[in-house]
Amino acid sequence: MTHPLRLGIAGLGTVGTGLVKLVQTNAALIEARVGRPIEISAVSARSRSRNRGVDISGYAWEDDPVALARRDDVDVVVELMGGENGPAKALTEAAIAAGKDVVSANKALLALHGQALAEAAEARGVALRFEAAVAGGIPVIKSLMEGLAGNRITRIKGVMNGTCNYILTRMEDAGLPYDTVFEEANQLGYLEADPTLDVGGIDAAHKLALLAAIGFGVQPNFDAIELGGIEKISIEDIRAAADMGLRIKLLGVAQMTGRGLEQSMTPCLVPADSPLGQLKGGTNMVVIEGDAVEQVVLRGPGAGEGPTASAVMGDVIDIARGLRLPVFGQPATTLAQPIAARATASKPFYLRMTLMDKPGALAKVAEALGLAGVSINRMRQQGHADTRAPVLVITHKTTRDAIEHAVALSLKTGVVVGDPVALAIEED
Ligand SMILES: NC(=O)C1=CN([C@@H]2O[C@H](COP(=O)(O)OP(=O)(O)OC[C@H]3O[C@@H](n4cnc5c(N)ncnc54)[C@H](O)[C@@H]3O)[C@@H](O)[C@H]2O)C=CC1
Ligand SMILES: N[C@@H](CC=O)C(=O)O
Ligand code: NA
Repeated sequence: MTHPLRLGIAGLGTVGTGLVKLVQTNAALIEARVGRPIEISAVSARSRSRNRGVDISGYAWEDDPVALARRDDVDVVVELMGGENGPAKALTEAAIAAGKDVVSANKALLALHGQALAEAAEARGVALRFEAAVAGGIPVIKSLMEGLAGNRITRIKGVMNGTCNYILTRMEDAGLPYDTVFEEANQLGYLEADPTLDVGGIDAAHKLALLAAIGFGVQPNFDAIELGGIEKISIEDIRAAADMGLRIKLLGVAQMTGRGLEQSMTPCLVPADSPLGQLKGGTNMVVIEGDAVEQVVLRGPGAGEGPTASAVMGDVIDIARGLRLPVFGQPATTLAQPIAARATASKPFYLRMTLMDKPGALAKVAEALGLAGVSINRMRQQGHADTRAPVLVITHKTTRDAIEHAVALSLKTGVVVGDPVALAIEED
């Protein structure tokens, strides 16, 4: 019999349990496709006795996940613990040093330490694969690294955090408050162990950094990404957007401009009838544009047990088949340093401010916008019952710098109450 590929799995939570189930359920068909069995030798997690709904009694147990890297009966270390440092990093480094291939779902680790890990893996001649880390079950990394490898990539954009998309669409559809919807997302297994990674846009920005590295041949650089979360988005914003035929999405954009690679992950307004506007629930969508292919739209589940395990398994199968690719699609030592270029593209903006309801307040804000060079397209003061007046402004095309200057000047007028919300409107 052909020798099996033996996995050591660290982390038996949502994704780890999904992987065990997939290995057990689809063993025969995977062996038929790959030409050799894929087996689990050893596992590690915080609790050995927790009921996970899968039988792990046939696998060796390690209390210390890093010990998986030292086991002779492990060919591929699968890191499904999460965390940008700690045992996830120690295990990945130990596995590479021990000459073992690594499959990871850990976008935080890869976005922050991916360059060093890639250089180490390539120097040691081992694989470091991470399809599950970006847009869960969507084979987006495989598409970029293989199917689209002949293109000069011009833009990558998309919705890459299922939790945020779930929260935003469910708030709109059910008219439910943020907290209720947040808890639903938790029950569905979408949330990171630290949910601020999700709602703060950080998780999605980790993913964008990885896609940008592959698409644009740069070192992954999370710090170069202009970042914004959905925490300040209220049901009023969602309703106001809907009134204008728009929807709010946490949207990532990476594009090459004359000033270099610009990357942003911020809540934006998109046309409600566009593919991105139509995206519901925990689903992700990545739009890739290249000079030859023009545009490819990938849509699918970005999180959850089965979809994420599917992506992990795809990487494991590539390793079993002997496919060897540079970690980010070209040798890590040849990746360029990305410049932290602030997005300069001109776009219309949506601005919501709450003003003190007194004579001249609206005029003061209009003047502040004018002083910042921001031209108003539409302005509407909403009906209100108390001394605060919500005001919505749609601007003509302008830059984020100008909008931030306008907001700062507005705050100085003394008539603005609370935090204004400024969202770019992405028209194409
Ligand atoms: N849940 C999802 O849908 C997705 C998760 N991911 C990523 O996959 C990885 C795993 O995520 P989940 O399965 O959701 O996490 P989880 O929290 O459900 O499970 C984590 C597992 O790792 C173990 N673990 C954590 N820290 C440990 C430590 N210090 N020592 C030993 N064991 C430890 C836990 O006991 C648990 O079994 C993370 O990197 C996450 O970002 C990626 C895509 C989707
Ligand atoms: N928390 C993440 C899980 C997958 O990466 C998300 O909501 O998308
Ligand atoms: Na993926």
